[in-house]
Amino acid sequence: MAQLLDTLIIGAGTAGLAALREVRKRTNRYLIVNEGPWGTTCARVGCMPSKALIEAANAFHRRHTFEEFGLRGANALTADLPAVLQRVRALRDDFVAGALQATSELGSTQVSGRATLLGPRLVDIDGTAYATRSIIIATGSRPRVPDKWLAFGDRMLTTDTLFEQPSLGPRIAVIGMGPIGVEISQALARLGLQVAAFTTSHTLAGLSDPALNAELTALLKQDMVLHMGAKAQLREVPGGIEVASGANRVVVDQVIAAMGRVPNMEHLGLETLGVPLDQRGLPTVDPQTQQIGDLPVFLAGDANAHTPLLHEAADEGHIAGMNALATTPTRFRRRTLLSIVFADPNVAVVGPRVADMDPHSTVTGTASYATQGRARTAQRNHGRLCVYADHASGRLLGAELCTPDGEHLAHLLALAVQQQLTVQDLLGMPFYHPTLEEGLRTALRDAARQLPHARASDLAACAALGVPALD
Ligand SMILES: Cc1cc2nc3c(=O)[nH]c(=O)nc-3n(C[C@H](O)[C@H](O)[C@H](O)COP(=O)(O)OP(=O)(O)OC[C@H]3O[C@@H](n4cnc5c(N)ncnc54)[C@H](O)[C@@H]3O)c2cc1C
Ligand SMILES: NC(=O)c1ccc[n+]([C@@H]2O[C@H](COP(=O)([O-])OP(=O)(O)OC[C@H]3O[C@@H](n4cnc5c(N)ncnc54)[C@H](O)[C@@H]3O)[C@@H](O)[C@H]2O)c1
Repeated sequence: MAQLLDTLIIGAGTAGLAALREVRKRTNRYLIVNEGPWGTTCARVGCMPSKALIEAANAFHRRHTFEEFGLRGANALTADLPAVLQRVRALRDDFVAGALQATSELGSTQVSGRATLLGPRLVDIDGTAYATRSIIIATGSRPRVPDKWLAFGDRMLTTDTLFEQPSLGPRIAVIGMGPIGVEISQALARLGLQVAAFTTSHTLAGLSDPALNAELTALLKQDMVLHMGAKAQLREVPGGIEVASGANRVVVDQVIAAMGRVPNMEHLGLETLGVPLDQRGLPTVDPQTQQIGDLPVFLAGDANAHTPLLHEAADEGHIAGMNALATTPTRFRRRTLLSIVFADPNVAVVGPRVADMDPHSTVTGTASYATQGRARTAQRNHGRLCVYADHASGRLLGAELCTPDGEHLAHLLALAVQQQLTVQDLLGMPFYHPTLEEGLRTALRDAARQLPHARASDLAACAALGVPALD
């Protein structure tokens, strides 16, 4: 058995590397182990290649507005799919190289291999046992694909394999319309593929506001065939794979499974920790400390299935890295929830979902972007923004939106929610003209009209100067 370690990090993704940064500040008696390729899910097969694909798709899609702008010749443009995918891989390689720098000079403190827990202070890596004072588990997640669908071989794609394809289609089915399904199906449709999308859910991209869902559904149907509310079934037929969902049938060349992601937990030996595991095989993890019970074991990132987003994985890695080496774990207040889906228009949820708010004490302010001035000048006038405020205090509780440049509006709204600002506070801020932010002001004014004690004017009232002649 090797020397006693202070901590052993399992998984070199975003969460594991964030933990590593904290650990290296505190000790050199650590080990980081990773199974499979290094370079992080985000850079290799996640956030970055998907966004590179989306940018190409939306650049090409803009040609549909050219005639309206008075710009001629758009019909001559074509999408060279192999070249588009080649660019995605080239950019991806750059991002992966960046991620690899984090571990490039670690020497013997980094190993490749599969880690399995033998107990709360003992880890096996491919036959070698390591004793350690603490363990950080950051093993990430992988795409969920029903076992029997694997029989379709290389025609059954996930985001792990999609970006490696030399070309695609022409007929594609996307199963599942959460964030991944919505982003990928719209991008591929806009690049000229025939896309049919299926989802058991009645909501899209994580939205819970029914009005917004209806608008996003209608917008996505302009790009693709979309069937919602029934399970997709696959079978081999002459000429391709038939996807059936309720009464709907379509035959395609390839299927992309975007049906959610499963935490990488099997074979990890969590049962050796002696704590209860839920149906998914996951222990309870404290989101303020990332600790499992009172064990010296911490679980961070997608692996704990709390909030599988990049910035949350990074935060959880930092928390786990600090706490794994502390005598008493520090409890951290977590940031306001923020999720952005890079559809066009962007989709975002800020704070708790409206479906989880009390309808009796919540006021909704809304604004359509169909008529919004700046959006009209850009031929991007689609979507809607909803803000939710507490009726009694006027405090902004959250927002759901589907608007042009919604990624930026969502950050502004997250800032306001985290700072506990009221609708009136926000209306006291400057709104430049003409901007997409003016749509946010419209939604805030709509909310203000429904609040008790709303002022007649947006301008903040001046505090008294204490000079009778001037006050
Ligand atoms: C297509 C796609 C698009 C996305 N887009 C966005 C986005 O736009 N914005 C956003 O916020 N999030 C996005 N995400 C989510 C984001 O990528 C993840 O939340 C984040 O990458 C999770 O990081 P992680 O460190 O938990 O896991 P990972 O980066 O997956 O790292 C886990 C590592 O652990 C290794 N491992 C597993 N088991 C073992 C073991 N037993 N022993 C040793 N090593 C092991 C794995 O091989 C892997 O290298 C996207 C995800 C996908 C798939
Ligand atoms: N932009 C972003 O922030 C971003 C982008 C991509 C992924 N992510 C993260 O990755 C996670 C996983 O995303 P996801 O979209 O794969 O999962 P998801 O769980 O959000 O959505 C999966 C969808 O698949 C549907 N589904 C499941 N089985 C089905 C079947 N047999 N037939 C038809 N539909 C079926 C479900 O109804 C669900 O709507 C997200 O929770 C998110 O945190 C974030």
